[in-house]
Amino acid sequence: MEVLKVDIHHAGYSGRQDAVQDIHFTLNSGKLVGLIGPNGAGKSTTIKAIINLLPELAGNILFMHENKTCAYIPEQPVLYDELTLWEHLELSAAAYEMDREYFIKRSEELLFLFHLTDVKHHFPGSFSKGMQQKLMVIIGLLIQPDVYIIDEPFVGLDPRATMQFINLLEEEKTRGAGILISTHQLDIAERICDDIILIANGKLVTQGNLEQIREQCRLPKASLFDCFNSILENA
Ligand SMILES: Nc1ncnc2c1ncn2[C@@H]1O[C@H](COP(=O)(O)OP(=O)(O)OP(=O)(O)O)[C@@H](O)[C@H]1O
Repeated sequence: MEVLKVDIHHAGYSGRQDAVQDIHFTLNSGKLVGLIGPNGAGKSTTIKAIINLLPELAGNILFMHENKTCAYIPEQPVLYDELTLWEHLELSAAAYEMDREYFIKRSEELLFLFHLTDVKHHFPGSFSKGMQQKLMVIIGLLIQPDVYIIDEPFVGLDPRATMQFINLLEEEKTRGAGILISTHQLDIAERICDDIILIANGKLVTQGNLEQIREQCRLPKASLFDCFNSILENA
């Protein structure tokens, strides 16, 4: 079942309206799609276009069903200095009208899994970058939305937190969430993505599952890393 349909003719910034062009894809329930591409390719711009954060957008972004929830986990943590970790979670729970008992159960579980229980009443301003990133991830996972849009989530996460996050994303897929993730971690993308979208120079270069991308490169057993470099060399 389609949960998100992206049809971007062009999108960008004032003075740079066409930072990305002709990006068309759909995201299905229970699927994880990876957005990959070199630095400056247009991954974050595509994500910002989807969540309506850009001054310039020609095209259509369609969340397929009314009342569906969406969580955006940005590349840079966005946190309030005057709220503790726990108060951040309470704020999100209130915004999404979560059941109080379920909120407490899910929050405690997530804090335990990400090793943040001991600092739940601390202010995130005193956290390391990785701890702040974990808090952003927890806020997204807390509300269990229908659609996740996640910009470069693995940078700053330690291997243990990365593994927990991957496991929780698998659970969310099984629950039926559609997940879009931009990342440079091609080894992780290869492991977790059902489909991959490669963007270069603001344009969609290829999309498909790893098998299809390997076929396109004529590299039958290659890693996503090797396919990525091969496609970009020949583009
Ligand atoms: N605020 C902005 N104003 C003008 N141009 C911008 C702005 N942000 C990004 N761009 C331009 O848009 C293009 C795409 O940038 P974007 O941040 O989407 O790339 P990316 O694929 O996410 O890169 P990275 O992997 O380095 O994060 C680049 O040419 C960049 O210079």
